[in-house]
Amino acid sequence: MDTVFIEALEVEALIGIYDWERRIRQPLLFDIEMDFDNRVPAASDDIADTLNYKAVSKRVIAYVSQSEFGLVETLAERVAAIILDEFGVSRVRLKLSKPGAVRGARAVGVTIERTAATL
Ligand SMILES: Nc1nc2c(c(=O)[nH]1)N=C([C@H](O)[C@@H](O)CO)CN2
Repeated sequence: MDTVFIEALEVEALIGIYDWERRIRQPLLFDIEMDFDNRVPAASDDIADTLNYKAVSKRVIAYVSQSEFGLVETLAERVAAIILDEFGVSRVRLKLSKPGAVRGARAVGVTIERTAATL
């Protein structure tokens, strides 16, 4: 299956379980890979036939910037659900990195893979 991807999308959010984290905003990085058949837009050369990575990026930025979760797991799950539900994606792989959260580590975080429910 082809994919459309978004690499290292940086968004600031209120996130974390500690008191000090509830008073600041921290940078988060999203790597997102979405299954999509790219042969259709390749044949038409029409943006309307694409899974538009700019539209997905703008939606993720809007959602994440106003979110206030404690865990990166919760935020990753909600963002994956938005991509599946609102953009008609059948499968999404998402890595959410929290840079600088742990001394000595470049980043920590989670990766998840979710598929759309089939009727
Ligand atoms: N699996 C997780 N572990 C931790 C999380 C998390 O969201 N998921 N969060 C924290 C703290 O908020 C940390 O990022 C602050 O340094 C600790 N462990």
